[in-house]
Amino acid sequence: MEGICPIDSQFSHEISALLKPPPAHQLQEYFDNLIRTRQYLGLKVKHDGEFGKGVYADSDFGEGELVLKDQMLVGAQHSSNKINCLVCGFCFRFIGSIELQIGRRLYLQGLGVSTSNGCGRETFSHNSHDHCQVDSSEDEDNCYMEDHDELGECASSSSKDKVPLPKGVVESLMNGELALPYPKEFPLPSAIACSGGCGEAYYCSKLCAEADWESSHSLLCTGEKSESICREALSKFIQHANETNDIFLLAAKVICFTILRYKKLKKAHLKEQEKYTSAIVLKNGDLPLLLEAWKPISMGFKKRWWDCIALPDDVHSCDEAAFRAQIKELAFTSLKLLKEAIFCKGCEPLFSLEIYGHIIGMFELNNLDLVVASPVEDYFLYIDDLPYPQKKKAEEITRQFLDALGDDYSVPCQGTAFFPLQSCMNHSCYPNAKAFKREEDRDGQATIIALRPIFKEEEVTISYIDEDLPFDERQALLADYGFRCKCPKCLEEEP
Ligand SMILES: C[S@@+](CC[C@H](N)C(=O)[O-])C[C@H]1O[C@@H](n2cnc3c(N)ncnc32)[C@H](O)[C@@H]1O
Repeated sequence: MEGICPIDSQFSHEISALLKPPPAHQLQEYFDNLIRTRQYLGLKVKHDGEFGKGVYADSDFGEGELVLKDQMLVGAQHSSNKINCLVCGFCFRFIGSIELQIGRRLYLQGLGVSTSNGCGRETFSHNSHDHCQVDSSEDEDNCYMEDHDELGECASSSSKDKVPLPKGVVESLMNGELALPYPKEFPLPSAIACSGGCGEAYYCSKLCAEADWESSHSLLCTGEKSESICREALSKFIQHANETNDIFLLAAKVICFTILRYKKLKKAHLKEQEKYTSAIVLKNGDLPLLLEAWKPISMGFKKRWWDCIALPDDVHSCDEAAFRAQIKELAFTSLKLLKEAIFCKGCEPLFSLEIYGHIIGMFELNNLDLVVASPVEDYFLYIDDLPYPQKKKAEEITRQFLDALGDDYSVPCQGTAFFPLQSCMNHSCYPNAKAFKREEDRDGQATIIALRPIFKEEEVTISYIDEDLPFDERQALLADYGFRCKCPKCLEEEP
């Protein structure tokens, strides 16, 4: 298996430079700047801790107080979840209208598109490591916990018991001809189609559409305005990711993000050169520009995907080497398709298997589940809570849609995302903070809340696992993250 990607040997020097952990002063400067510009008040990143870098309180936080709302560097909705939820392709807010959300979901169900809620693990899933952003549910083991009891008598239908509706009714709901009662209680931003013409990405605003285009979508758009070098190859890459593991789509976003930043830097550099007759020639060719473009990614803790992925329960330890080789092969197939679609000469080292493996490994070790609660669930709960005559009247219209949706009525937006600051938070089995979506958190940002008072200079810790598990089970789960926990709780419980 060694040496399957020629770029790896050709660019070994550049790859080492890209994967070298940034020096402490650069790291400090980067995070100080991030915290300042994004106004992440009361926090700082320090690198002198026992476990590499960590996030520390720079002021006191009270119990239940918001510690951080972190904007993702890259994120993606799970492919299977796209059927259930129409969300902004950049900030992951629900868009359109309640009617469009329900109508579209039923329409796609009617076409026979799979409506798995994304909990099902795909082949070689990366999700085993994603930390959960739990919503108001009490059960932290289950990121997708849905509290059906709240809906009282409405929560009657299981997925199998869905009552299909005539196509005409579904279409009229989807195209706005049929209005549901009380839609004004749940206003959603209009869906703005991607200007590249792919018909796949939609946004909540022009701002989000432009930001996504500039960040990565200009290269990943399959529409006619795409800047991809081969749209056919791009479609094949996307299809392969959808069929195997949609984490490849997120890795592609990282590569596109870096290429687009590199191109911007290169343009600015050439402009500078034109201004001065004595042209500044960069040492090491374009590597300094590529390193600068890659900087936000260089800050993330990384290992190779096929080395750090947890062995699935159904793979015997004697098959471990074969399993890891298979993962590597799968990543290489994906990379070859991506290279055909978006290759950029100045960024050639990014198309090495070593870099691709480390990007996906970074997600494996750091990513947080992306969960945004559904306004469709809120809508049916609202109808269920109406006083008597209004409820009966509303249900004469809404009941058929709830029955047609079955259990899927409450499926939230689900995906995975890498957050620059949250990903610096170390683990503790006695954490003082947790990822927790409050009622008002309706987009894809990571929300970290204090579990108890956190004092200035204290490290902010979260739990990567269910911290209520017995000691041995916790250690086994944390071994998948490559460490043995030495938090105060573990030291006390260690036999
Ligand atoms: C999400 S990163 C956290 C930031 C990381 N410390 C860094 O330097 O980028 C997770 C990694 O940090 C280290 N880590 C986090 N919590 C730890 C703990 N309680 N004990 C030992 N190592 C820990 C492990 O190497 C783990 O794989």
